[in-house]
Amino acid sequence: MSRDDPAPVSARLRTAALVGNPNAGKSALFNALTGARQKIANYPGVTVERKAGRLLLPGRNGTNGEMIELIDLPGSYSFDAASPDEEVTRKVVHGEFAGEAQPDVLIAVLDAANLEQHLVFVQEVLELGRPTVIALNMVDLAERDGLTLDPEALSQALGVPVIPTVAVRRKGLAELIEAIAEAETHADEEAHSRWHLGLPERRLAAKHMARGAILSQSARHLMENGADRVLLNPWIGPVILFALLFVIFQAVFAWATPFADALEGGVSLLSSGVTDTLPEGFLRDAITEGLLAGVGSVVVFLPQIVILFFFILLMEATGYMARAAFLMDRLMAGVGLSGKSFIPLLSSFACAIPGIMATRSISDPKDRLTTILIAPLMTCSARLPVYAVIIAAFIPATSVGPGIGLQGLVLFALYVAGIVGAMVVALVLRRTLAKGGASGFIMEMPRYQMPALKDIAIGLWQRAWVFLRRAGTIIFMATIALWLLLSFPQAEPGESQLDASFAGTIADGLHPLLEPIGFNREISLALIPALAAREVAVSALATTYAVDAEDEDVAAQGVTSRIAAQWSLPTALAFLAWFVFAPQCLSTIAVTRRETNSWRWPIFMTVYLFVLAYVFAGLTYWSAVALGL
Ligand SMILES: Nc1nc2c(ncn2[C@@H]2O[C@H](COP(=O)(O)OP(=O)(O)OP(=O)(O)O)[C@@H](O)[C@H]2O)c(=O)[nH]1
Ligand SMILES: [Mg+2]
Repeated sequence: MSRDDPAPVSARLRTAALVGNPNAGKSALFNALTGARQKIANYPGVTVERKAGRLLLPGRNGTNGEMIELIDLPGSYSFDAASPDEEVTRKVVHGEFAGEAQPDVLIAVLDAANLEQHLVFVQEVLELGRPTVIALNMVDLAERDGLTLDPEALSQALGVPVIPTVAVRRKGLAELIEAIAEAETHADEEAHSRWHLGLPERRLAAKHMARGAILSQSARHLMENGADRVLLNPWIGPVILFALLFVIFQAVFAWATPFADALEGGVSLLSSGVTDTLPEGFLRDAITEGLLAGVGSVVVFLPQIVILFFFILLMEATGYMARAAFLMDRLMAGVGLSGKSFIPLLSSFACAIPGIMATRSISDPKDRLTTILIAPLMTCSARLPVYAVIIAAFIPATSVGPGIGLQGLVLFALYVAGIVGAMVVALVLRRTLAKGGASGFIMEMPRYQMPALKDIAIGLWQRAWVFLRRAGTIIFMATIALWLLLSFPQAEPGESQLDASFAGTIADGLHPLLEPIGFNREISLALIPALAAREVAVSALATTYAVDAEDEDVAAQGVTSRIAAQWSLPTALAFLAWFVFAPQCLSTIAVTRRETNSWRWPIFMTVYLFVLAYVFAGLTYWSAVALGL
């Protein structure tokens, strides 16, 4: 029913209004009480104007009582707040809403699972000194969280009736209606005069009242609450997240070394085995230079990939990842994105392809487009071998502080560079091509959980398998193709094989374009097959050096020592900067085409990323040269 229905001639209907924080369940209660279909949803700000319906109060001795008008108001955190929907609430409750009398009864709705937070605004409501009833809603969620509340104690503390309810299960409704019917007889202006506090005092009072209302809480709830208080703290939370990521990148280098060394030893043992058993010729070279030197140089990074994913899976399984998303939401809003972009961007650390596909959950089209366009800036696992090989070649494995290795620090900085780049690009896009404001986002925190080792093991195995399959297919094929181009035509005696080959000719064509940013001929060449997959940059360099090596000894040195010996530090740094930005991945471009349904955006993405890569590699190179590195 709407409030436009003719009211009985006798008088206007008396009114009761539902007030409370956003998402407390006011509309759900309104619907349950009036049978109306008010829109409800699990995020704040759903109700943005007043809605009215009718409610029949019980009379004395079971007779039909009075019909009243029930008003559902927008959620609000304070009467001082300024947003237009909160303004509606403030005016209605104060009786300043044009053409409307002040409500006779206020029904303050509280979320029992977030009692402390909701008790702040309730104090403001009680200060009004109006007849008030409190619906302690969502007691089911509080119980799920291991919390048993004492409505009586709360009622004592607040001086008004407190009725436990579960709006969505229609529990406690009869009691609530009863209390509404009797509210005016309880009205006691004296009792409310003690509430005249500032916000800090209200917060403190809310904390005490919330504590006092807890009958029992499971040890688990106590622990989780404490953990959240620290981990989600706006100041401490980000510091912990940052420190955690820092430790992870340290571990990627520190823990992987023995395994990587063992793998590398295995590859070179295989290589010398093949050299000893097979006769000199095409097949032997294809295996040693293409397969073992090339693909092998990528496979040795398996331990680092496994360690990185071990931590990611651990953060997901324990429930920490959702908290990280919550912390990031603020940062995302700062650049005009919502926290909904966080999960797609997070998946992009594994690979941009599932990340871009995950943007389907973002309803706002411009939000989604921006997220797609910046996803390739998240450091995908394919970049890890590229970063790692350069870091191993140029950054000494020294420590710059207790437990802080320089190599891990550089790796961390590269990941941060990608994130910062993405945030800046998002900021620019949201002000130009994909204009729009940030939308709010509330997510349920999953419970903390002890990770199941088996799940983590399965997850790790899947990750390792994806990596090895790439090595066996796309990386293998791109490397062998490059090896063929490098091996033919055969060099005349005295001529370098690289100079003589088709590949050398191609490299000479591209090199002038890349020379200004410090790239040598080998890099220019490696960038082409690396479009198939970023790791191919490593295998391509390894194969190029292996083919070009004058003798077996040099060939056996491995790509890291060849890079260390032949590149300057500015070149190496420029190469790293290039890979932070460059869209060296055809599959990402293809999936962007599919998800945006046009060529416009994938072309835009490719161009802007190449431009950024070129500019930043150049800036890095020239600054490094200027600094005399
Ligand atoms: N489990 C549970 N869920 C509830 C209960 N009451 C409401 N909800 C759910 O909580 C969410 C928010 O409810 P709403 O009624 O939209 O909240 P509101 O207070 O009207 O929110 P705004 O209009 O944004 O101020 C919805 O998903 C409801 O289904 C309850 O007692 N128990
Ligand atoms: Mg509502």
